[in-house]
Amino acid sequence: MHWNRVRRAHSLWCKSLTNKTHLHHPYNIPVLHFITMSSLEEPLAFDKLPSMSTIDRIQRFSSGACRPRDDFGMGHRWIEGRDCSTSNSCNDDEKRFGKESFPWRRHTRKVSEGELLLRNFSTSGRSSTVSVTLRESNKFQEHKYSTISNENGIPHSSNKISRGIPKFVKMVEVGPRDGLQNEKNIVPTSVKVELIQRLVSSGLPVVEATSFVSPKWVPQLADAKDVMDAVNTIDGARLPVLTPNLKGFEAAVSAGAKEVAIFASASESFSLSNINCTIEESLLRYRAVTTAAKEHSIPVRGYVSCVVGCPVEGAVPPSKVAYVVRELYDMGCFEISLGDTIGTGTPGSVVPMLEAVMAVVPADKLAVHFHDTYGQALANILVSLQMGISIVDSSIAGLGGCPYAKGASGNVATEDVVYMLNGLGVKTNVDLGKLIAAGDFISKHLGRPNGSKAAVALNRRITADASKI
Ligand SMILES: CC(C)(COP(=O)([O-])OP(=O)([O-])OC[C@H]1O[C@@H](n2cnc3c(N)ncnc32)[C@H](O)[C@@H]1OP(=O)([O-])[O-])[C@@H](O)C(=O)NCCC(=O)NCCSC(=O)C[C@@](C)(O)CC(=O)[O-]
Repeated sequence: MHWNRVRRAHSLWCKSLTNKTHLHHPYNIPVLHFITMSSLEEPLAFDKLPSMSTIDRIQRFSSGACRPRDDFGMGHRWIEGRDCSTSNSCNDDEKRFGKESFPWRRHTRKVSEGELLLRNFSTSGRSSTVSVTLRESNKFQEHKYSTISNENGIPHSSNKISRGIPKFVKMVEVGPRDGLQNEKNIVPTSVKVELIQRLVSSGLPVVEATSFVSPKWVPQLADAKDVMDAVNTIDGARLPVLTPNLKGFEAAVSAGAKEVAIFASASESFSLSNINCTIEESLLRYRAVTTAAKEHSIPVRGYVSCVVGCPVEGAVPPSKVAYVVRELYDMGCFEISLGDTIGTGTPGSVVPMLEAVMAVVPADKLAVHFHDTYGQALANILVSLQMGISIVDSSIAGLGGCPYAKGASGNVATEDVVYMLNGLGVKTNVDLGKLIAAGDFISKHLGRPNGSKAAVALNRRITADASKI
């Protein structure tokens, strides 16, 4: 029985390797740039990147304003029962949802190759020698960039590098879920709740609170209902939760969740490891969830994992990512987050992936979700912003990883992203000081240094100043 499961995972993996040569996704939209990597250890050379003018072209092409969504024949997204954009402007929805069957099948969770692959590499060091105050983070960029003020009075860089970068970025905090799901020791519910409260009060507009997944697979989040009971009254932010199937969705709604997220993968092997089913089986499950969510007027966010690399299969073709993203979009996800689950992506692999995805779904419906295993997350975020992405997932203090991608480190630290965006004059409405306090709170509880370089550097300076008093 066990051997059969292993054989099935292996044959799916082989099939997906064969499929890697496809340059067109099922909607016959050509992938503009398809760059292969010989292995995950060989990042692409910078000369393989499309020129800035290509990026500019993509951005113009993909901005919601430039290209009506109906051009894609994808119908309308919805949120709270209405058509929705990421900025939450909504119209009536006419999307139809299909009826589904549930051909559940059991599969092996095969992560050993991934463990092997990642064990060979050490993650980037977390120490920092940079020392500037919060005020200095803005002053510093004034020296480096010629800046202009946007309509909100925020300095906004106007040079070549920052051309096209959005003036406002929506930060989606995933630490309480993506971060804490991977902790060895189970964090008490009261600490999770205080962390969520602190994150919301720092101004983050979205804080992913927990997951309604099987407690056998992810015991760290077995207290999902208790967390929701405690945070349901918090105002000022949306608090989505992960739901892997209808059972999870129903439990989430009963616990008071007002927004959910579904999570598919662009890699067959990772889908099997993570949610115990193939990609197509997962899409069936998720159609059932989005149908039920529509009935409850619950907005659904979509995730796609392994958008550039898989711990088992290696490089993932952009066309495969575009296919899954479009499936999630078509079933009604108001926003789709592109996850570099193991953090192997570089701008060299992220750009062609985004090109392929932005050819099928408008840029303003996409978020990026970078793990920082190879220290590439900020570079990948910057290039994504340059291509017109304006929603960034991150994790307080760089918490996290994925239980089914052993060795992958946490998401990019929220503090580091906000620090970079402040430096670029991009508005987030997030208070960096409060964010750092939240990161210190959870790091202290976990008994380890804050994983944000910006937080460590800023804390060091504050401590040094205090010692002079
Ligand atoms: C998907 C399943 C449930 C399938 O798990 P399964 O074992 O195939 O499910 P099943 O339908 O055969 O059910 C097995 C048992 O689980 C129960 N069950 C079934 N569903 C639920 C549920 N929702 N909540 C609670 N219990 C549930 C079900 O009732 C049954 O209980 P039993 O009869 O044995 O007592 C399982 O594999 C699972 O929970 N996986 C979760 C994996 C996970 O959370 N991974 C981390 C999140 S993804 C991620 O981090 C990536 C992301 C999003 O951050 C982006 C990125 O970085 O790329």
